[in-house]
Amino acid sequence: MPAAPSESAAPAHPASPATPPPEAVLPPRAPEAPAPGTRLGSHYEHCFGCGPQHPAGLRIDAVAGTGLDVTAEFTVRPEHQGGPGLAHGGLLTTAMDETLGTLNWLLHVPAVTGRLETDFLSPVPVGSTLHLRAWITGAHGRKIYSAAEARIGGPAGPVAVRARALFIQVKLEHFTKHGRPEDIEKVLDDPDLMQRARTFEVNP
Ligand SMILES: CCCCCCCCCCCCCCCC(=O)SCCNC(=O)CCNC(=O)[C@H](O)C(C)(C)COP(=O)(O)OP(=O)(O)OC[C@H]1O[C@@H](n2cnc3c(N)ncnc32)[C@H](O)[C@@H]1OP(=O)(O)O
Repeated sequence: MPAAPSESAAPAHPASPATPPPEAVLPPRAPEAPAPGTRLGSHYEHCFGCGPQHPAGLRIDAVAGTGLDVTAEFTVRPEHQGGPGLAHGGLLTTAMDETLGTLNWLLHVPAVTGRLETDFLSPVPVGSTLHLRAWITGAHGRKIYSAAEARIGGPAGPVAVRARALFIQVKLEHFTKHGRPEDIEKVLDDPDLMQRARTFEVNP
């Protein structure tokens, strides 16, 4: 039986699963992608990240960029505190996740977060407006690699939070199969929401 590899044989800094491997390529912007400058709105009104109906939600409303990128703004409110007067780190990760998730619109496929890595570079006080940007870094098969940053004080301000993500392309059945039935039924009964969901139905 071959010997198990020793600890020292492992690379010192193994590549992150959220970093595109050499075989990944930049996918094309889908022909159906919203035009640059378009507000992408909410994919679901009760979503914590983007839903206008969520009382404590982040209400992120990203704007499509000219390439495989989006921008958004998010102002930290008192209900988002972790330490006194400071944004909760998990909450900031959610803001990154939501912004990264809107990249789905540019590829015109539904995809969910498989892995999300966040670096917190500086504390974010309540009342701060974060200027978020997310972009696709590659794709391979169903795997979509992306990155994001949140700058404080303006779009050219210092980076407060950085993230890298691996999203996995799924079928719409991912949501209908796994979601709580009463919530799914409400979505299926709502023509506006269904129209929004159908925009994704081309792939995979
Ligand atoms: C009618 C209703 C309308 C609804 C309209 C909705 C519209 C659109 C809403 C969008 C909403 C966005 C909101 C914000 C983004 C979230 O927050 S999404 C919520 C958080 N994420 C989740 O809940 C995902 C939970 N995980 C899963 O469901 C499953 O693990 C996944 C991710 C679908 C993958 O499962 P799978 O399809 O069985 O695929 P699997 O073969 O395991 O993995 C595929 C590949 O990815 C790799 N992979 C998977 N996970 C990982 C990982 N964690 N690390 C490394 N590699 C991984 C695998 O190794 C595999 O690689 P290859 O073998 O192809 O090289």
